[in-house]
Amino acid sequence: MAQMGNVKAPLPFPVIDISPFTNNGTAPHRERCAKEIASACSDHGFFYVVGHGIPASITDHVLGLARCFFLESTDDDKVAIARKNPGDGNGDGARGHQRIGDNVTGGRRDWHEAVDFYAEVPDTSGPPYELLKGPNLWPRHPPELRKTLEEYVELVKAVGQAIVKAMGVALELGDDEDIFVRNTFNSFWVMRMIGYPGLDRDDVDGFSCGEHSDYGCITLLLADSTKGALQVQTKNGDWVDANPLEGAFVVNIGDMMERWTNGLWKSTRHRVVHRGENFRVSVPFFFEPDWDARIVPLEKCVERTGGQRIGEEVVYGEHLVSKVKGNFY
Ligand SMILES: N=C(N)NCCCC[C@H](N)C(=O)O
Ligand SMILES: O=C(O)CCC(=O)C(=O)O
Ligand SMILES: [Fe+2]
Repeated sequence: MAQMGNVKAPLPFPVIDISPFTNNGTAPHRERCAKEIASACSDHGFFYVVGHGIPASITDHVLGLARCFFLESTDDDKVAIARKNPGDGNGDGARGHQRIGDNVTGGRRDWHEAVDFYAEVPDTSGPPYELLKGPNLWPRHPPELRKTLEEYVELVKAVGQAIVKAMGVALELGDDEDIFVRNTFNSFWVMRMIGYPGLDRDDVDGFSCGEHSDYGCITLLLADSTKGALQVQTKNGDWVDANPLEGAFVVNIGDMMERWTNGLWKSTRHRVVHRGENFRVSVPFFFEPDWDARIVPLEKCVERTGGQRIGEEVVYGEHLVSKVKGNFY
């Protein structure tokens, strides 16, 4: 008889080895990988990525430093990098630290604290900066956090580039195969460090992060080993746990990829419900289009989805601003 202890819950999404695209693989390997991406994207909008080449020593260090920031910084350390309210004359509105309850999703407060970093846009006008301009606000504690995370951004960006390259191949776009690569050369990426204390036991309908879709191309989620926190909505409306897989990123599709593919690939809705005793840490990296990228449904995808366009052109920066404006209490 099978022992209960050996029974592993099956993973809800395919595990895809991206190394043919990060490491210049052979044509057959690239083709097989692209096929796997095509089915994962049309069936789920979520998949696990292995073979990305970022060593566990680095991802563990990133998570460890994020945890250390949340749990060991003083209040003053956090206030020093607090997100400034746009329009208060004090500058930058979206970067920096957000306390528990500052974030809102679907009109309700989320139960997490976070620090948001964005690609830096050269802006010589000085403070006050517009909502998404200005410099990042880096924690002073722990001291090596900034350097480690800046190095991590370069590595994870390269993985993002490899995945969107594979996505263009997966869609068999012909001349447009590099459309996603071309529109992410200057990716206006976002990286969040998120800290989740467990929800209160009696807060039965609370959310650590409410149901939403992500905004851009793809999200590469790095999370600690906590299970049962990230939940993903399936095509029939059920919610499944997207538990972490050691050494893998959980990757999902954002709104711009849905627009490009005319809904062939959906930006799948997900949420976080963390009821455990432990403090959960995650560091999603949002690999997004260029700030001024114009996203238009691709002709080939329109044909494959019945010929009807689901939407017109979107400028990514405008989509992002409209979302971010509604994200704070
Ligand atoms: N760039 C992204 N996806 N950031 C995380 C978004 C979390 C949900 C957000 N409060 C909302 O209501 O959309
Ligand atoms: O922490 C997680 O597992 C996911 C967070 C998330 O969905 C987001 O920040 O967009
Ligand atoms: Fe998300």
